[in-house]
Amino acid sequence: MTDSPSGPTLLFVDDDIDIQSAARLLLTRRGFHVLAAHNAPEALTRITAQNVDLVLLDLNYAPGATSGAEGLALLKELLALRPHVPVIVVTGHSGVSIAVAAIRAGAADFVMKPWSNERLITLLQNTLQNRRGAPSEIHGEQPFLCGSDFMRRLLEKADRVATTRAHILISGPTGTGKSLLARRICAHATDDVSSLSIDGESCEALPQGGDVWVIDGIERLTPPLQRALADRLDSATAPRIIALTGSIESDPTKFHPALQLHIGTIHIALPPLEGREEDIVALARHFLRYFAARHGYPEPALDDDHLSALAARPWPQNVRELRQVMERFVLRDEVNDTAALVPGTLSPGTLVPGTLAPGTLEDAERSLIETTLRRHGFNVTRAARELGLTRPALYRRMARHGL
Ligand SMILES: Nc1ncnc2c1ncn2[C@@H]1O[C@H](COP(=O)(O)OP(=O)(O)OP(=O)(O)O)[C@@H](O)[C@H]1O
Repeated sequence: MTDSPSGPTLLFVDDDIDIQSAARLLLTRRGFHVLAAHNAPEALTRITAQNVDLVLLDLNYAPGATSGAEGLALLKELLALRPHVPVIVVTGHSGVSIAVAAIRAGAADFVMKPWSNERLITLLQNTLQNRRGAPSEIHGEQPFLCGSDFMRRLLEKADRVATTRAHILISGPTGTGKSLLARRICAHATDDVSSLSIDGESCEALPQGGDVWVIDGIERLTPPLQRALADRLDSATAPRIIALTGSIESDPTKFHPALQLHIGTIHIALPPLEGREEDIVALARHFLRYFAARHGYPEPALDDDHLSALAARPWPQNVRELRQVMERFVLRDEVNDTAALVPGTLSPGTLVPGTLAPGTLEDAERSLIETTLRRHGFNVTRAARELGLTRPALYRRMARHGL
């Protein structure tokens, strides 16, 4: 799948296997380390699992597609996830208007198919030299993935409102992706705005600055702070609020009525993972590829038995739990054992001997947090990012586990 890691790493996204092979041959000879993706989900997994310096992006992946719509949508996702990684789009001769749309959307440049090898190499080298800002980080933002029409519609709604100034309330049980969706909304907002993360539980006073406030656990703000926030939202200098809550449906009384009126205008309710078979399959495949690439392990095959086991079991911790199960599935020795995917065998320590302390899910969480913190030299921001948590959420868990 990968060539010897010599020069810069280039991710080439194209569904055409022959073009992939020809490009790999050319680019490897010229010192690039080439990663291949054949469609949008693969590209999103690759760019989040590995360090990528530059993306070469064909714009059509479905058989017969020529509109470039798939590629333009993927371009936006890639730029939201990794704003510092330049993307060069590849178009056919007829695709000048698509190339212009891609440049408008943030592509660094474009190249026409069939390309001249020398011109392509020069373009890649120049683009790498001129790239903006910091290079990509391996543990940067994750894509928000879905496999069902229901979740796709929900994501479309989120993307539509992302570009407005509307306050948004995101609710859902633990691990369903509330924080991830909030970060995606911030990344897709058009303006270059500053955002502040606020932990509802530990917040003692409302901050002064910040264009967007992401409030995790808004129901845990004290009643006086909720009232003060409602008043602030009536003022001319009101920030935009993206509020996350685990419990609005179960206990609406926790919200001050004035605050409810402000932040409840756009409500996105993330459902529990259990029973969402199409989402489970899409997420499982993504996490499998992601962890295989990240740990340098072969990607185990997911057969029908595995998929039925995943679809049938409960997911009390939702996507966070599926992510952990798939990481263990990648790391285990006997990759074909379906038992790894059923809840009875999730007891920590059994799947990856020696890496996790035996005991409850709590023990596993503590161990995971500790290992991640160590790996990042106790840098909480980076550890939180890797674990898919906000910093306040990680601090809360660290306190709970006495770390
Ligand atoms: N749709 C998704 N696609 C990809 N990854 C996801 C998705 N939803 C959740 N995840 C992953 O699952 C984990 C938990 O997500 P997140 O922290 O956003 O959940 P949450 O609802 O905010 O949880 P909590 O309420 O416990 O803070 C993270 O690793 C996140 O990247």
